[in-house]
Amino acid sequence: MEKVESYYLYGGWQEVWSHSSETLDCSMKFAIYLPEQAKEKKLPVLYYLSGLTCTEQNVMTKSGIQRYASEQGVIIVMPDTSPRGEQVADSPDYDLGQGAGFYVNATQSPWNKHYQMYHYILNELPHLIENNFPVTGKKSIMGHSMGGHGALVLALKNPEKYVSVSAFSPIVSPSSVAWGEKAFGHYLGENKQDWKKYDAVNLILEGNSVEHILVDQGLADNFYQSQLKTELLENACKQMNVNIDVRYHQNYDHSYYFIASFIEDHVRYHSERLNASLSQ
Ligand SMILES: N[C@@H](CCC(=O)N[C@@H](CSC=O)C(=O)NCC(=O)O)C(=O)O
Repeated sequence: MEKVESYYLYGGWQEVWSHSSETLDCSMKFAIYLPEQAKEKKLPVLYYLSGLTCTEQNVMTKSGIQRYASEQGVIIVMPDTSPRGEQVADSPDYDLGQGAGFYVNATQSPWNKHYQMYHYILNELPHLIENNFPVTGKKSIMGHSMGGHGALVLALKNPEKYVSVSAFSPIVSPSSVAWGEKAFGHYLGENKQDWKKYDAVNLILEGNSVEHILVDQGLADNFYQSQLKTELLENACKQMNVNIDVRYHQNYDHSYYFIASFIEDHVRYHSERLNASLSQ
């Protein structure tokens, strides 16, 4: 591992690290914010999964998350959104290939050689974090858009691994919207049965559950009706008695201005649950 960026803010360190990923078979970067409290003791971790076109830089530079991580004493880990490099399959489209890993394990050539983001986020990255930083082992997960989809799927499939889950503007049912149909078709093949294990709405309807879900959705979001379809998640949760709070916000769009406006609530939401779980 090599530290490639380092900044001091709110009494803690914002760092970017580069490492060789066995799962993705390429060099990867992740950002990590270590609040002041991490100098004294081990802290819980909140993973933030970003959306289409993002790297680890978007949330790190645009959301203001560090201020609230510092207040709450939570370490934030911000991974990249896909494998990277000249040797890694890519597409000129913004919604396929590098920057658009969709947090699945690809089964189809040429994508399956590197695009194993589900395993990377679930296994390899947490091991790396736990072996190199002062963390407790308790972790939660959140994300935005494609990253909201990733966070919901990872938590619903592994409720024992994540204390809590939340999302901004998530793609709740990638199997039934254009972004997901395109990506899943390439990464997972044409058999739609194989898509279902990466579809949050489907997972809930099949009986997967978590204690609670928090979602924020802007009503001026250009992707809301076509790609996000938040109500499908609300309806599935209602049908299956899964606790969810979906907060709709007038005038807010899909951008990091929206995320910056409500990121404090999400950090607090996770911090309360992570700290309660530490005393159990
Ligand atoms: N015009 C955008 C299209 C892509 C986009 O909106 N990306 C979002 C996530 S969308 C779902 O996963 C994003 O987070 N963009 C990065 C940012 O810093 O705003 C574009 O080309 O970026």
